[in-house]
Amino acid sequence: MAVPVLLTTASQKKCLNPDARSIEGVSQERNRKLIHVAAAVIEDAKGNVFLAKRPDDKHQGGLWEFPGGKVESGESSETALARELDEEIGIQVVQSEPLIQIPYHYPDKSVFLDVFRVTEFAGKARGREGQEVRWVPISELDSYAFPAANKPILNAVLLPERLLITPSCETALACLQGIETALGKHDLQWVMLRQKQLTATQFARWVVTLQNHKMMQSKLLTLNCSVALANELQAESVHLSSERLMALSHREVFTGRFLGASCHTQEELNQAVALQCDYVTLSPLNNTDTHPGTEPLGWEAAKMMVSETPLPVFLLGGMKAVDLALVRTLGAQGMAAINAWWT
Ligand SMILES: Nc1nc2c([nH]c(=O)n2[C@@H]2O[C@H](COP(=O)(O)OP(=O)(O)OP(=O)(O)O)[C@@H](O)[C@H]2O)c(=O)[nH]1
Ligand SMILES: [Mg+2]
Repeated sequence: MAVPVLLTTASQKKCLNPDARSIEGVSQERNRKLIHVAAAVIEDAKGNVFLAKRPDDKHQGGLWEFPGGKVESGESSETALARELDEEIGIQVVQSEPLIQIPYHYPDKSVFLDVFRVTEFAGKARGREGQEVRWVPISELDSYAFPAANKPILNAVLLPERLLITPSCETALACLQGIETALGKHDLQWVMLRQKQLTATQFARWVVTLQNHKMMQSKLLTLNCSVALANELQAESVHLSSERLMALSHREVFTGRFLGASCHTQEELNQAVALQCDYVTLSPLNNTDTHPGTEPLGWEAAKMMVSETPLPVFLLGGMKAVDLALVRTLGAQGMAAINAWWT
């Protein structure tokens, strides 16, 4: 019989685990060994993702999942992934890359989800075990019910890998023109409006200008402001300074979809994990003109911090456009920058 690999929690990341904190027997759950699972976000050329429905009688039954299964003793995650995808949906992996790793304690089971993005495969994906399957456009993923542990996977899939942060601009028009140039030149999908010099009222006016602009209709706009103002502006996404992050009591106060935060230290990352933020930026990676005098984290320390964080991490600080590939090798989900794209 196949023996799944068990991992000790001590050597693994912080768990995203609100339920375990609020029920009895917490320490038991936290000490429980994690079942190592390899799962795949499989994408086709049209930007659809392949989902399967978990049978009702299985753990987390009736919910949608990314196909995969338990890593067996002596197997690497990649080998387990290839085996499970062949067994469950009849495809052979040609190309894959790590996406995100998530430890999670359910009341009855603890899992360590080792998630890969499968970008190339052979065969026609189908449900070989009688399970319901379907290709789903990425934009519709949010309407499917997944196991609770999957939230960071969804965020990692839904968030673009490059985030443009605006520098301080003289006028709303200059800002708009700068964004238009950067988006056109670099094909970016995600913009953070950060204008610390503005009052809340001025910032709100700039936001409305941006929200109404045609070029922003298909882009994700993140507002770097308070949660209260973001809610008032019905923002889809808000980004908190580290100070605001440390002062926030719970995630639910934000009514939009993506809550992100600036992190510079392990303590701030811990708070982002505890609050179940949807993503974080981690900075400064390198020396940067915009924050002179701030000691950079460097690639080694950043790598350690990323590996401890079960949330999508976007590295920031002195990044160049070409650094994206390097960012991936660190296990981060993407990069954020001003200068790399703003000209
Ligand atoms: N495959 C998969 N498992 C997930 C996801 N999210 C999640 O919490 N899990 C949990 O991870 C574990 C994976 O187990 P599995 O049932 O797929 O394992 P398996 O294919 O080896 O099945 P088997 O136990 O019937 O042999 C389950 O406890 C499941 O609830 C997901 O997106 N995909
Ligand atoms: Mg499975």
